[in-house]
Amino acid sequence: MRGTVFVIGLGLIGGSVALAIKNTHRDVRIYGYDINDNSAQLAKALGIIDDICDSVRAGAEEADLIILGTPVKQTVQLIGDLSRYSLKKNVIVTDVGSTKIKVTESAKQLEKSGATFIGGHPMAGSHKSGPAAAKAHLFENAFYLLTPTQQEEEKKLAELKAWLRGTKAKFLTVSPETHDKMTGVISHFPHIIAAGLVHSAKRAAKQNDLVARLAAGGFRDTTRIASSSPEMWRDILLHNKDELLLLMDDWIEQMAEIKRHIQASDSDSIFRYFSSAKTFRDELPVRSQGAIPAFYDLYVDVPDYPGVISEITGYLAQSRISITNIRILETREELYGVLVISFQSEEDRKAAEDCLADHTNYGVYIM
Ligand SMILES: NC(=O)C1=CN([C@@H]2O[C@H](COP(=O)(O)OP(=O)(O)OC[C@H]3O[C@@H](n4cnc5c(N)ncnc54)[C@H](O)[C@@H]3O)[C@@H](O)[C@H]2O)C=CC1
Ligand SMILES: O=C(O)C(=O)Cc1ccc(O)cc1
Repeated sequence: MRGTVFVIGLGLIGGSVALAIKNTHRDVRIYGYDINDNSAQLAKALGIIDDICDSVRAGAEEADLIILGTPVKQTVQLIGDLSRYSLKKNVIVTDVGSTKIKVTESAKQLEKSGATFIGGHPMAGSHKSGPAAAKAHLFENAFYLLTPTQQEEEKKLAELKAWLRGTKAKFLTVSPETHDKMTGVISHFPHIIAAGLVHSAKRAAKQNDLVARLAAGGFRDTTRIASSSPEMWRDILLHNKDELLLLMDDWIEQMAEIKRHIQASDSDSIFRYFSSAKTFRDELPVRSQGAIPAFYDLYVDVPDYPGVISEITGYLAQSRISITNIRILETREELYGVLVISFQSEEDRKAAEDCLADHTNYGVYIM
């Protein structure tokens, strides 16, 4: 591809898309703008962008592709700004936001300027934010939803996919309505429930300080997404309000039903509640990335002596296996501890399992 790319909002997602574009289109210049000057400077220092633009207008009017990497509320405001500038006639404008109805509605303002807006949502990420967390391969094998709203955009859609080829994501085209409905149930709503579970534990912890210590293992993993950015999720919830209210009604009904079964000690119905959830969940694809990324965790039983972590990471480093996270489960405080090591992919986890089996006699297992 030829031309100039302008990324507005140089955080985790905007930065990762910029890196993926740079990897495939080496001659293209990528300019960036971020309201937080430190983030813009860091993005340049990390090679995410070639140069910083002083204003949105300066970058937007020169660009062939504009990527809005901002939180959804700001994305809507920025689209309003873009509609007042003299954009290039053939420019494609896209975003990375987690909601699509309100964003694509606001993008109608861009039509009169001749720009083509195609909404986008790379469905992978993490609870981290900022340019330092950006990675070129963040979206590999993840779904990347695109929401063109007009038939005649076919050529432009192909062009956008060509720009984004380096993400190695799987592109799917859906309507903004379908997008918000699907992501409502599999991504937005789980964030509400995860926060709700944490609130329950917080209340219980006030009564008994053992609760927080016991929550270190499975509970912490189950509620990982409750550590995501509160600002980002507030804005996502407000954008997808109607769908989320429906899902909440459904949830309340479901809770009332299981409550009735427990009250009646109806063991068959309680069994069926878990069993049908298990059947559906066990059939979900495990290898492809969904909206909430799979964990590739390896559990290692290790003796509790100083230096054990560096011993293990040393073996993995020798075998050139990258880890994304490492922590000790704090539920066992005797002679042995459990080290949980997270990897980027199933391949890395398998390689680590083999590597540790070769070098140590520690118990290694996958949950
Ligand atoms: N975090 C995640 O896992 C995922 C997030 N998304 C979506 O991606 C978007 C960005 O999220 P992240 O990259 O995670 O957030 P982030 O906080 O890492 O990055 C957002 C960046 O936008 C900048 N920004 C905010 N307002 C701005 C403005 N008016 N002008 C210029 N820059 C501005 C911030 O300073 C920040 O650097 C959001 O719309 C979110 O819904 C989509 C997929 C996954
Ligand atoms: O951290 C997680 O597990 C996520 O949920 C990542 C995520 C956040 C927002 C999205 O729109 C898509 C994926």
